[in-house]
Amino acid sequence: MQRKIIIAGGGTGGHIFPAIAIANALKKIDANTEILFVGAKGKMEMEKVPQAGYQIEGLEIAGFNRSNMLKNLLLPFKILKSLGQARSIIDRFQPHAVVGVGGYASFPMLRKAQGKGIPTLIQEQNSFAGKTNMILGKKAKKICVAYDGMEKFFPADKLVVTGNPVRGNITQSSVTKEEALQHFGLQSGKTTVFAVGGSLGAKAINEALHPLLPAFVEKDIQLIWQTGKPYFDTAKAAASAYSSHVKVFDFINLMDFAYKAADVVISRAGALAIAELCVVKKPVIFVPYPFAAEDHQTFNAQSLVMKNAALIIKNDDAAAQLGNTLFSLVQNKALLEQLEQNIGKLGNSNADMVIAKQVMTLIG
Ligand SMILES: CC(=O)N[C@H]1[C@@H](OP(=O)(O)OP(=O)(O)OC[C@H]2O[C@@H](n3ccc(=O)[nH]c3=O)[C@H](O)[C@@H]2O)O[C@H](CO)[C@@H](O)[C@@H]1O
Repeated sequence: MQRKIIIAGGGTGGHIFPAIAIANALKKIDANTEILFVGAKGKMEMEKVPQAGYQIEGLEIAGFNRSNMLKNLLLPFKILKSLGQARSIIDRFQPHAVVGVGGYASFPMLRKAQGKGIPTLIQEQNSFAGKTNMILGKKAKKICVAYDGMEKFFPADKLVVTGNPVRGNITQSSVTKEEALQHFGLQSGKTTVFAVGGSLGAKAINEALHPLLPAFVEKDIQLIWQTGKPYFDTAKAAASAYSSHVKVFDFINLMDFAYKAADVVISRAGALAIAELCVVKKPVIFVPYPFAAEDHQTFNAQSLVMKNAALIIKNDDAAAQLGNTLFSLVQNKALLEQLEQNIGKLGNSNADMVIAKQVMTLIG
């Protein structure tokens, strides 16, 4: 039997890349499986999913806009329209199961699938569940989670603790450090820092790094600086005088190369960033995004800090503390080794396959 599966959701890399990891694992189990992604028009998934070799359809759905209330007037119509679109996608594609990874498109797709009696599975990346996932969880068959204690949000009998699915090109990367450095136009044998602000970039990390650029050159330390789109032009202009040591990108497609090149990482504490850093075993300074729901990034980062597996700087302290913390860490071999060893113990490389098997079980 050819299995047909819809994977719905997106909005940020933290939803899209686990979705792609699950799709790849489903294909590994049975190459004949047909997979259709459903995302939200205009969002990052509409570009990243086709790049990964999968088909995607976009729904006309948006989230609640907190900064422009007028934009919310159309929201009820958009939700209704997207529910209609979801119904016609299901009628046309006839999926055997629908997987929700969170983000705008998850809700209409899973809601409609559940209404039609099609089995659904939710993959919740965070230690705090979003509201839509909690609603959808009531009728989902399985809920795959990465943290303990999720019965606060979901029916306990549906929970499976699988960990977050990390993409195979990160778990099975074969690139060498030299190749990775060369790819970024950097030199071997020099300490290299990779700064990454989650899939959208991080203002606080960018603003803290900006005045430190001369220090990178003085100390002969190289920097791969992922800025996100909004800060890219500013960063590019600022780095032009330091281009021997500082390489600026709005988004990194080859994350395995960036991780491999790095001796130290500065990162937001999104759930997937953490799962990946544990797999690639890199010493990291987290600067959690403080406005994520229930401040879950701080909670995520703290769980590693408590195990001496990472350092943390608060968002508001980044400008004042990032330079000192970073430059003293790169000189402290003992601490680097301790962080590397401890974070490495937390890595989980096969969550993608475990989740894919759960999806296949739903279909039978
Ligand atoms: C601001 C916010 O609300 N962020 C949330 C969002 O974050 P965000 O999308 O930033 O999340 P994560 O750190 O979890 O994942 C980022 C993903 O994008 C990839 N990547 C990132 C940068 C880049 O240049 N290239 C690239 O490929 C990473 O390898 C990773 O796979 O979803 C996560 C998972 O639900 C949540 O934990 C975060 O709190």
